Amino acid sequence: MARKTESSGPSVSPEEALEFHAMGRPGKLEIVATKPMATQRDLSLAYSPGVAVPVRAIAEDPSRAFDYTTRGNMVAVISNGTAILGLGNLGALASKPVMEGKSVLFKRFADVDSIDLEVDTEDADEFINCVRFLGPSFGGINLEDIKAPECFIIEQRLRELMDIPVFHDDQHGTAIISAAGLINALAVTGRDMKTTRMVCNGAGAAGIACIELMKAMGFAPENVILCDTKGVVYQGRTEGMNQWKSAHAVKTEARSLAEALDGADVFLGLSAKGALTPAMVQSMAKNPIIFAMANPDPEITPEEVAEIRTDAIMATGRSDYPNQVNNVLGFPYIFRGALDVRATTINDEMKIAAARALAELARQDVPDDVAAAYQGNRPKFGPNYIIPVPFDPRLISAIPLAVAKAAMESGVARKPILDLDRYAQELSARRDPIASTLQRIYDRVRRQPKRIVFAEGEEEQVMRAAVSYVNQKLGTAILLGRDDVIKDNARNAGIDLNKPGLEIINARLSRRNGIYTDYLYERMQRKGFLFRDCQRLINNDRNHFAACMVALGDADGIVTGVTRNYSTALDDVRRIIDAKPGHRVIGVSIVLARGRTVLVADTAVHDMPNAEQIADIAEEAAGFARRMGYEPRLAMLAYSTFGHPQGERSERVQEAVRILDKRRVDFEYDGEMAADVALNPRAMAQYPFIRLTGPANVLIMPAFHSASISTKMLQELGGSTVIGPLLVGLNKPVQIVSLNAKDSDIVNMAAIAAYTAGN
Ligand SMILES: NC(=O)C1=CN([C@@H]2O[C@H](COP(=O)(O)OP(=O)(O)OC[C@H]3O[C@@H](n4cnc5c(N)ncnc54)[C@H](OP(=O)(O)O)[C@@H]3O)[C@@H](O)[C@H]2O)C=CC1
Ligand SMILES: CC(=O)C(=O)O
Ligand SMILES: [Mg+2]
Repeated sequence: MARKTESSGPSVSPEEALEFHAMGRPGKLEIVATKPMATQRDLSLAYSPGVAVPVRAIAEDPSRAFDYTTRGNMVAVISNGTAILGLGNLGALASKPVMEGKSVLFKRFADVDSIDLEVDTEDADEFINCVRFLGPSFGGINLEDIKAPECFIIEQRLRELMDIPVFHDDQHGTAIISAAGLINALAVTGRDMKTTRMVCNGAGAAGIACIELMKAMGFAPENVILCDTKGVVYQGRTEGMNQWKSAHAVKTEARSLAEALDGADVFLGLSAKGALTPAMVQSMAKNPIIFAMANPDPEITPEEVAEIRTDAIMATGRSDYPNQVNNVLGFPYIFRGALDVRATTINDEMKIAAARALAELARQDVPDDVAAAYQGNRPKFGPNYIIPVPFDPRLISAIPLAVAKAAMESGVARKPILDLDRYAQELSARRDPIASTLQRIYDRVRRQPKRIVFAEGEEEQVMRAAVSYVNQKLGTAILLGRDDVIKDNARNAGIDLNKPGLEIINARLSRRNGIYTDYLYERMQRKGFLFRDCQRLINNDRNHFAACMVALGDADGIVTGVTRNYSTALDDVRRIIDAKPGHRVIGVSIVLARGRTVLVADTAVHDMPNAEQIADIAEEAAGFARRMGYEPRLAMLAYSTFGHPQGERSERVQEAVRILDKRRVDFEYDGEMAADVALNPRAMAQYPFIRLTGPANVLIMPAFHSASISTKMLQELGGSTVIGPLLVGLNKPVQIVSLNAKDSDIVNMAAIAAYTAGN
């Protein structure tokens, strides 16, 4: 049995976690209007008098609320904070970061809009009364981190009172995911559910729901032992009992978890950190299945298990180990499917369908574009891969589809879907491609870590970025700067630089200066530079020093730009680093707007390119798009479309298209065309001869000013996320950030530099 137990992802420091939550607008959510609110007319439509029309329509027919309001795509994540992860009862307010987190996961993974509501009461009746009247606002209610046994009463009562899905995620989400993982773990170890002996530690919301689902799937009740803080839940026990535990009490001599686990096949941990000891694991049956799902720290770590057993299948609730059994794999997709058919409830049929679809996904071959979500490793069904990872892009089509079908078949769908194939396509289109792209970049770099020079090492945001780079296991971060200044600045900012993998290099004191100076002089002596000019640049200018490090193999890539404007930084490094042979250096920006990703070029280098250069930019950008995982569809942009209106600038673009025709390039392109024709299928339909098979995903701009102006406007006014410009076509990886870059921007660029170092 394979035994990869090392942590497979990044761990984060407490400082990073706080900084992440505090940066920019505090918290993780904001509300964005979906309609224009600019003119008197907008106001009249959105508010009085126009708003009265949908009001009357909904009053007449409540189902119209799904047509005229957010209700159909809106879920409330509601908690009272009585069982926040495995941290215990820390109150409603303290639960807010988790609830905001669940809300953003709804959006990120399944495009479900969601809002967190923290209800400050531990009284079940008060809680029920607070939630029951919120029904008209939402398409579904996701209850979260409410402790047992109150959670059972609350959920059951709300399900009776409300006509929308009410789903306690810690119960059913967890049960569905662990059922999927367990179906596969049993298959891998050749076990039969009917004879498998299971011990579940934790008799709360998650534990009780899990064993109920397991028994419904085929586990024999007498083979399932439940434990809590008092030990085994046996028949006749009176201490710490309630009706939900009693329903699962068994006849047994075992009284402690250790006794219950002797010879057991499966451990389900839904309790607390450290509850499972190595000695207990030692006593389990051959090929034991250990799901240590307590968060944030599992009942036992994979490292501890690996020290004593080489035959265990190990899963945790965390994203930094293989086999993450966590309800994040369920709730976004389960609600997606339920909302899409306007289900009145989430019933057992829908839950079982979700569990089966999830289990099935892990058994399928992993196609190329999905392998990227697995740190570049193509996982194979087996001990280290019993369940897909949350970033698996297939989840968004497979799980909601299965849930929606089950809702229709079991008669709880108010709006059945007629064309399921089309629905599957619509689901895939909800994927956020850039997030997957960045994730893929990070995962690849983690497998092939790189040495990146952070040229402006004395700056606070650069130091933070370097620490984050190292913490995320992306490789070695080299901070260039004066040792004493870096350390002083770090101390003042409360940044701990004492980390393996983080180096400080002082250019002035480096023993490589002579070699770097010679190298620079060799390149610049016929371009007006004296030897002493080169010496000064190497000693005093960090971009020159950093570029020499990379050129001469002392580092793999550079990130710079926070202290110097873009073109100056680019000129600095271009003195030392050339274009790749046969390539042209260009800037590409990745624009993410409303779930759509578009690459824009050239956003950095060519001021007013001629036709030949525009064609080169197109080729370079298409190659980059492919390396990023997109099949390029290029629009050669202008202010005109196919000859109208005529003008010199458009003629250059037309000529560039003819040049690409002659070069017989192997990607889709067409133009010249205006941006709306490139991006809007209705505008594109006016030109039936167009050679693009769909809206463009790469926009080639006619000149630098239009590229730069449009991407910056999109970022500032359009609410788009813009990454870049990324430098493409250089012989060595260099990325230049903008003057106001945040530490997270700098780490992204460092990761991209490291990624391209391996490409
Ligand atoms: N991976 C995942 O997707 C999920 C993981 N979880 C994790 O499961 C755990 C429980 O959550 P939840 O059910 O919502 O919480 P609850 O408060 O409803 O239940 C907690 C249960 O754990 C028991 N327990 C606590 N500490 C121990 C211990 N040291 N030994 C034995 N039993 C113990 C309690 O015993 P008693 O009844 O005696 O008080 C109680 O039965 C948390 O760590 C949570 O993070 C939860 C949901 C999803
Ligand atoms: C994952 C989750 O919901 C929990 O640990 O509570
Ligand atoms: Mg939870």
